[in-house]
Amino acid sequence: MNRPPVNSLNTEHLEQLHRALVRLENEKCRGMILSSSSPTVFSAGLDIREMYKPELEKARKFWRTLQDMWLKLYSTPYPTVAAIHGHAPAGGCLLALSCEYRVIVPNVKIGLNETQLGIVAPQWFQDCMRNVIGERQAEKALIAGHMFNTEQALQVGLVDEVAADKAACIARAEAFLASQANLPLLARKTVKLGFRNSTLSRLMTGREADTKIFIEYIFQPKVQKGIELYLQSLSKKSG
Ligand SMILES: CC/C=C\C/C=C\CCC/C=C/CC(=O)SCCNC(=O)CCNC(=O)[C@H](O)C(C)(C)COP(=O)(O)OP(=O)(O)OC[C@H]1O[C@@H](n2cnc3c(N)ncnc32)[C@H](O)[C@@H]1OP(=O)(O)O
Repeated sequence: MNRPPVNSLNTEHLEQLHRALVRLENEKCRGMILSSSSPTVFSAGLDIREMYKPELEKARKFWRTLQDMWLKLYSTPYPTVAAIHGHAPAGGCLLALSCEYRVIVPNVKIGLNETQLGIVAPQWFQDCMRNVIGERQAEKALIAGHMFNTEQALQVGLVDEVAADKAACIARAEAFLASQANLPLLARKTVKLGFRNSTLSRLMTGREADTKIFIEYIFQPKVQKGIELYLQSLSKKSG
């Protein structure tokens, strides 16, 4: 990902990610490392400006593009690793959770923090967390909007490994891909999809309902007010 300053996910960036995933699949890619050009941020999650006073059709397109990108990422036939050498809140955490393996560096915060922002992580975000860390830990983390530090993320199983820095992180991600290289492709892909199918189907069969929930939620005046205040707090911080 290379969308400075924080790889926030707007419609255009989501479309680029989606196109890249389609291309990799068409080219029979043998593995992907999802990484960031930023030295300190993996991805800041959804671009909050896409949810602030949007036009209805633009908001619908934004959400459908996010769904498209995620459905592709979660179901890739090739192995995927997230090299998390920077913070990964909310949608950034979703990207990492959607890969098959996660390597993280020290001093990083990662989690589905939506509750803390007064918004709600959609069901499929929650499913991804549950599938990685289990029901009990996911429920606790989601209710609190907990951001895990590196050590906590490793302990709870949100990530698989800690590496010292970006170079080591990429090297460990490559080692994971190498460990998968000799597995029969069809068997590997079939098992992966078997594990992920119910999560994928839940969104695929409820896409329109999920979009409706998003639209009805963000168009509420009190949610708009919350987003406005949050945007102000973010820009004051950097100002
Ligand atoms: C019943 C209802 C059910 C369902 C409801 C349905 C849907 C609701 C939608 C729910 C889904 C939400 C998923 C999300 O992903 S929401 C986004 C959450 N993301 C965050 O909270 C991250 C916020 N950012 C940060 O914490 C920090 O920026 C970060 C740690 C990533 C990096 O810190 P750093 O100090 O390096 O940078 P900053 O100075 O903070 O930021 C630099 C500039 O970037 C802007 N910025 C940061 N994050 C975002 C963002 N997510 N979107 C847009 N812009 C962002 C920030 O404002 C700075 O901008 P300038 O002031 O420099 O212009």
